[in-house]
Amino acid sequence: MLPAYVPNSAAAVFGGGSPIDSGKKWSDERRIFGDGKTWRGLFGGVFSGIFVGIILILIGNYAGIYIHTLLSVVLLATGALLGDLVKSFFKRRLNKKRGDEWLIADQYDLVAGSLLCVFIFDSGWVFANINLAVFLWIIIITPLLHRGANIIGYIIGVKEVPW
Ligand SMILES: CC(C)=CCC/C(C)=C/CC/C(C)=C/CC/C(C)=C/COC[C@@H](COP(=O)(O)O)OC/C=C(\C)CC/C=C(\C)CC/C=C(\C)CCC=C(C)C
Ligand SMILES: Nc1ccn([C@@H]2O[C@H](COP(=O)(O)OP(=O)(O)OP(=O)(O)O)[C@@H](O)[C@H]2O)c(=O)n1
Ligand SMILES: [Mg+2]
Repeated sequence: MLPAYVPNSAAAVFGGGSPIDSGKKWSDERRIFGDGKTWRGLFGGVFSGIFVGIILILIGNYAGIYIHTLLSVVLLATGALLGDLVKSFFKRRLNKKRGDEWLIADQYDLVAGSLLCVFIFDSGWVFANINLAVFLWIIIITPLLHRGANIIGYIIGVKEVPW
């Protein structure tokens, strides 16, 4: 899951500048995504996830462990941040402000986005690598890692809130 975990963290590091929605509002007069979703965060995040994924492929080739392909890495990294973007869209519709906590959605947006994205475009990869046990592990450890990463992100100053 590293190619899906790294993009969100990297987006917090590289983010800033022009928002993806260009400041535009939805029909409810609230922002489409909000200022927390920027082009720099999106591209910086996706490229960081792909970069880490390529390192995983190289290590795997060396160790004889073949899990990721360039396609799986690209889909996981892109899907993670698209999931994050879709979540922010619904957060704004629910009148939650940028950075407000939305339990469950904040933790699982990247899991849903990344796994859905590989499932749609490379379902063979999902069937070969994600069995029930792996899936349950992802569900259990993701919120714990997510909170840990966010606390670290808050301490080093790249997140405004520790969630
Ligand atoms: C390439 C660059 C610039 C950054 C990558 C940094 C990096 C090494 C990331 C590690 C990725 C990882 C294993 C993350 C774990 C889990 C996870 C689900 C992360 C999702 O994103 C969290 C992110 C923002 O989330 P949000 O968009 O939903 O709000 O958090 C931002 C945090 C940072 C940018 C700080 C960087 C984080 C680390 C160096 C810490 C990595 C943390 C762990 C491995 C977990 C520690 C866990 C416990 C329980 C102590
Ligand atoms: N596509 C993205 C995703 C994240 N970020 C950066 O990473 C930070 C943390 O991301 P996240 O917690 O997902 O955003 P929030 O600010 O909490 O916004 P929202 O309420 O919409 O989730 C954002 O504030 C923003 O600086 C970004 O620039 N572009
Ligand atoms: Mg947030």
